Amino acid sequence: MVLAELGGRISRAIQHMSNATIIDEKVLNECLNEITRALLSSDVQFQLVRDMQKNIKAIVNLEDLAAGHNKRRIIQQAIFNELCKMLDPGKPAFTPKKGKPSIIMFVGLQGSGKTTTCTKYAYYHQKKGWKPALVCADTFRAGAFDQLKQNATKAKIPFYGSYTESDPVKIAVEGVETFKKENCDLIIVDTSGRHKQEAALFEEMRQVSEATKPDLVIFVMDSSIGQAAFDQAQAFKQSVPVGAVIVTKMDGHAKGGGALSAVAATKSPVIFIGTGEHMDEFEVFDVKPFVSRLLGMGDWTGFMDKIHEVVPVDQQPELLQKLSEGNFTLRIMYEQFQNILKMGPIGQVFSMLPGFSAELMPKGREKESQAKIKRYMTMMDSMTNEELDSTNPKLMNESRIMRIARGSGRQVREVMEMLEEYKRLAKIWSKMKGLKIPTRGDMNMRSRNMNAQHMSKILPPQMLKQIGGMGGLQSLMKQMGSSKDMMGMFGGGDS
Ligand SMILES: Nc1nc2c(ncn2[C@@H]2O[C@H](COP(=O)(O)OP(=O)(O)OP(=O)(O)O)[C@@H](O)[C@H]2O)c(=O)[nH]1
Repeated sequence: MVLAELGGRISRAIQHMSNATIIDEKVLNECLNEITRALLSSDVQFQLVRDMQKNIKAIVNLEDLAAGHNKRRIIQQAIFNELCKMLDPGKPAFTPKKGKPSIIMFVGLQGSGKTTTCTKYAYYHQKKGWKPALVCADTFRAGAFDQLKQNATKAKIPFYGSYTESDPVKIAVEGVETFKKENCDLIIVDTSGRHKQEAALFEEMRQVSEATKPDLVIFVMDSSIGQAAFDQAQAFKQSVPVGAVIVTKMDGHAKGGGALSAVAATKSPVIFIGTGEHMDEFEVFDVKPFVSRLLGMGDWTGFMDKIHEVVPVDQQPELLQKLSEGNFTLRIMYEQFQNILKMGPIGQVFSMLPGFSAELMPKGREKESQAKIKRYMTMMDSMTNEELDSTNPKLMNESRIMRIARGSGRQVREVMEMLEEYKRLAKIWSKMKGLKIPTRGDMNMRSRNMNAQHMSKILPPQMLKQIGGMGGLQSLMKQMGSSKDMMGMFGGGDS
């Protein structure tokens, strides 16, 4: 994901600045200019970037920096806050309530991924116990109804549409009425795609909206539209009351900065992002963890949620225990590979950890990555229990490597490559040693209000020391306002 590049550039700019012996206005400006360039080349709207730069300069107190303490943290925090501000319009989107019918209308440009996203949105809620239904009010694109029907059938979601009726308003109203009678609690209306210039289609969208009175209008935007995002999002907002944004194709080569512009243009939050063509490649969008990840600070909260979601329940405590001991063995890697192959999205899990990025499973190259994982697993099948459970890197000597290669019918070079991958992952996990893995209970506690005492129990000792012990932690938490941010901020532990 190109957003990761943006994050990398920002982190490097901050790192570069904090390496300077004296931080004066010139050094700070250089850092901010580099960040500005990074944001602009990621397609964030110029005005937004300029405002951000101005705000950071107003917030960051050069005298604090000159004192030399926590330079990196002060700047990183200011940038973190500004990026969050850009992505947070200040009011949450309408949240539908289970059991009570809500009408959600989807709008967006042609090919933005609207129809796919409607199904993903329905499927996501269905898995959580909702009763969603899909209405195809796109009579403009031939084949739109078939596409929706196909997606809906695959996901076992009821749908409504017509091959013969050409009035989208009529279909939308009939569909909504039908599903209300069937006690569906999430009635999703897919509308025709359009280009900005198409006044007639905009008018149609307005009429569908007036007739169905949606509780929420979601604007679906392709993340690759770049600088055009602001104007397009604004054009939609002027025609219908857009209340939320979903950004699609975040897995591709898009620069992604357009998402920030869309939020600014519609004054509505991004609620989900699409990360692939498949039904479950769809993630809830949460501003702070997202920005945390963007700045390479890791997203511990998201990581834990994902672990709970994708690792089988009976394996969770054991896995978490082993990870917190810093003992990342080949067997753990093997078990995680099994989970990847079974459930797919653990690549997302790893991408939430600092250092992991998407190296193991680059998006868009899943097939290749899956084949690689299967290859690694075949080689591991030729290993002994001692080898799989060992934490001694010296154990894997030449003769063992040759035996594994022979046994699995692979080349020595490939076994070495697999062991390198293992070493890379083990090295990252060794940094996490001592981290008290938060349990579900802790997570709930966190969302209420975790205090410094709880926090200090979760952090690895050396990280706590870096912050300045309990005193440092308390003042840091006060500065940051909320403990939820802390979880995201400390994921990285590299400050
Ligand atoms: N890689 C990737 N592809 C996506 C994503 N979302 C949608 N697509 C693909 O984008 C293409 C267009 O998606 P559609 O859902 O047909 O787009 P649409 O906006 O409904 O199109 P119209 O009905 O013409 O307006 C399809 O090939 C989808 O599979 C995503 O998050 N990632």
